[in-house]
Amino acid sequence: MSRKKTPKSKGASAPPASVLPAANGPRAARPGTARLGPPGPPNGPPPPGRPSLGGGGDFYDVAFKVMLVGDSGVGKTCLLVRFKDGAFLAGTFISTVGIDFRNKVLDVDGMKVKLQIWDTAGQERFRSVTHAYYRDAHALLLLYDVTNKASFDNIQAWLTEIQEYAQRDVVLMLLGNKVDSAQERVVKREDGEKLAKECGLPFMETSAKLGLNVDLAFTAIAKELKQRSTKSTSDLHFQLHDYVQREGRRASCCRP
Ligand SMILES: Nc1nc2c(ncn2[C@@H]2O[C@H](COP(=O)(O)OP(=O)(O)OP(=O)(O)O)[C@@H](O)[C@H]2O)c(=O)[nH]1
Ligand SMILES: [Mg+2]
Repeated sequence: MSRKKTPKSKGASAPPASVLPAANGPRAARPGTARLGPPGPPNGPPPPGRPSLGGGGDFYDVAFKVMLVGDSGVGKTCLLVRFKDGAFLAGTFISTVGIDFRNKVLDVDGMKVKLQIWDTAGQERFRSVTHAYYRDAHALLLLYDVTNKASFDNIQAWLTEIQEYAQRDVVLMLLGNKVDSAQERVVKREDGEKLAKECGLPFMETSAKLGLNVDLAFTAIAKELKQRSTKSTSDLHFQLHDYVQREGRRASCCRP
């Protein structure tokens, strides 16, 4: 976590144009054209171990790093773009190369919480790049694709990796994405809930395409991190579970 207040400047919260995708533009302009590990270019993500959450001129009270992880194609980049820009990247799937990031400042109960969200490549060949960034993450969103059983089966392997590389107290949430694809669904909601319960994780189903539960997932993380930074009670994890269960929406189109 870091704390900082810098003067608000118009449009300053947006990353440089060179790393911004056109909201509905061609897929070639999407984020994820990342650097193959540290050190990155001046506008790219800072190398691990040298956080630069103060960059960009955002106005905020407290800042955290959130990482998106999961198999290639589960929808990490789309989830981030939906959250950041409110758009869906339809069309040809362009896999993220290495790692990329976006910032977004949320108002959490009157406090400006800046999330620096790292979008990792799910492909195996970039795994060593991703490993280097785990240790700086305050929270991880672990995704699988409800239309892809293998991505669900691989969650255990991702958890092992997280255990090995992430901080012990990292905030972790499991997300089953693409629930809009009801016809193609192969992982039932109950299966996701069961796995999450076994692992003690908060769980939600999402759709980057429809925007279902996307803001909620990031808001829940921001609330948890903010609470942890301002309080020292031990039952905060339970509160995150409660919040997610209470607020999570089920789309009528998306029932298994
Ligand atoms: N139907 C549907 N398709 C989605 C959703 N989210 C992502 N997709 C599609 O799934 C494909 C992969 O999405 P990405 O966000 O690029 O996947 P990723 O997890 O970032 O993949 P890597 O960068 O390779 O790790 C794209 O074709 C998206 O359009 C969703 O919520 N619903
Ligand atoms: Mg991606």
